[in-house]
Amino acid sequence: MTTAKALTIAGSDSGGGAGIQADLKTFQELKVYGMSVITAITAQNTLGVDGVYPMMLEAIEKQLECIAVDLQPDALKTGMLFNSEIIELVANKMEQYKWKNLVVDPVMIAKGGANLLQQEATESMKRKLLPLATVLTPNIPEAEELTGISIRNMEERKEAAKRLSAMGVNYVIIKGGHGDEKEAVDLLFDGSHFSSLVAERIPTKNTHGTGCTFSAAITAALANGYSINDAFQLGKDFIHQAIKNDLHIGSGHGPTNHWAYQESKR
Ligand SMILES: Nc1ncnc2c1ncn2[C@@H]1O[C@H](COP(=O)(O)OP(=O)(O)O)[C@@H](O)[C@H]1O
Ligand SMILES: Cc1ncc(COP(=O)(O)OP(=O)(O)O)c(N)n1
Repeated sequence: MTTAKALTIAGSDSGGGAGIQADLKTFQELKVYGMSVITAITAQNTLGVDGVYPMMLEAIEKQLECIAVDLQPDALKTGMLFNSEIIELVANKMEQYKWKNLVVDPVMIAKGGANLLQQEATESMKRKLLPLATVLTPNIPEAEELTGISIRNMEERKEAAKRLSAMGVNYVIIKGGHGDEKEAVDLLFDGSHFSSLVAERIPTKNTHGTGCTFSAAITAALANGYSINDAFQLGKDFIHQAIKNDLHIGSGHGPTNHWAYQESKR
């Protein structure tokens, strides 16, 4: 039996609900061997982000090299990349190593308002990273920032997806957590067709790390050889269970429950 391997290139969340920690928990739950390249340390809990400490480029490069010489990932994702130097380094290494199945979660601003990507870095993300992405998973504010469109309805969401696709992404998933519909609607565009997954919107404040967890589940599914449609469905089912069965940890926006999806199967 071969074991699928997935890599996350992202920031560390000391509170354990988002970033590298959410990604590795998700990979583990989906029976994928998880590896990490840490781009930044955040001092963070359910109340918010208290400090951001980007890693030296040399340290990021060394982590990437160590993975490349020994541990070829079957799929990988990016999360918090913080600045344009880190984005460019990661994109150059991706090209050098010819890694496939890249999921880009264009993390920009944490729920509490902290900047996880410097404003000037949006251009590098568009120019260097998006053309390498198999799947891009922006939330609505991120899709607005990347396209310059203001998204108030489904038509504008579709227009944003088309523009992101034109930047060289194979599959765009605009997540609906920030939408104003009664349901949480996630929209997939494959370059010619739209499809969407709809789930009950769960009334909870415990949604810290939803985007990281959703994109990590998609990455794990791709590492396991799933089609995009099946990976999208797994991501949606995984995050839905994780939000629905929240853990009530911390006194602010608590994390999701990464073991709920597997428990729902028993
Ligand atoms: N309250 C909720 N109920 C159900 N699903 C949700 C809820 N909030 C977010 N989701 C889902 O979680 C995933 C992440 O969405 P979103 O919150 O938009 O991302 P981000 O954390 O990047 O802002 C999507 O699949 C979205 O539909
Ligand atoms: C280290 C780190 N990375 C990413 C995020 C943002 O995660 P996300 O899933 O978008 O969750 P919220 O910020 O919306 O809770 C983060 N907070 N920290």
